[in-house]
Amino acid sequence: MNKTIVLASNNAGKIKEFNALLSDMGIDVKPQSEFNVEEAEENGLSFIENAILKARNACAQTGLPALADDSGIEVDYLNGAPGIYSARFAGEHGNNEANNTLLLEKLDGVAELERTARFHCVLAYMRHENDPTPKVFHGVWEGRIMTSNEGQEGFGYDPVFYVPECGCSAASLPKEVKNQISHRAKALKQLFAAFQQQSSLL
Ligand SMILES: O=P(O)(O)OP(=O)(O)OP(=O)(O)OC[C@H]1O[C@@H](n2cnc3c(O)ncnc32)[C@H](O)[C@@H]1O
Ligand SMILES: [Mg+2]
Repeated sequence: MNKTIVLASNNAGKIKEFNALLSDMGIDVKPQSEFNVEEAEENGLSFIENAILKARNACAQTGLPALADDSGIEVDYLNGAPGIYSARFAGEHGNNEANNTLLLEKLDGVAELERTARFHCVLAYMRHENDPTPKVFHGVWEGRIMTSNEGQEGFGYDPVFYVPECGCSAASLPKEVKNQISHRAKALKQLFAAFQQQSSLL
């Protein structure tokens, strides 16, 4: 595959994970910052709508196919919050430390069994701005919210997300491990399978 795909994200943590995963698949992706793409307004009401808005915006501004990721964490005790508002849970967009502190505060004293949560990653791939059939893939990673921050790897909510299959926080996992089992890894595996089945997508 030698066609360039624009990665419609400005999140450095996501971009690193995409680069690791997609280069393994032989796909050449370039972040939208390389094309000076102006950020899309994320005013959808679901991960799916926001992912499509971001992909369409990047296609429109570059004339290239684009892949967008809209993701976040759903906490059962908070009736699904922060959900699609994960990046700005504590007010300021992308303030991971404040988001994690607020989440720990909101779950203060809540028993382990009630701390269940999951990461969602929705990927939208569009061949061009007017693509009538965006390809959408969804990966989920089940876990629960820790009682304090743990670990230095990853980004975002990783220090407060306990991964039962590993017995530690997502931020304690080596990146190669997170990139095998995460919500993003699961969605990307689906994308890759679709590319293999349908070469006209690229
Ligand atoms: O929209 P782009 O430019 O891609 O960047 P963003 O940070 O605004 O991304 P989202 O709108 O998709 O918001 C997702 C938020 O969910 C969190 N998140 C998503 N995936 C995560 C992961 O793998 N580990 C930890 N936190 C994650 C993180 O805080 C993100 O800021
Ligand atoms: Mg965003």
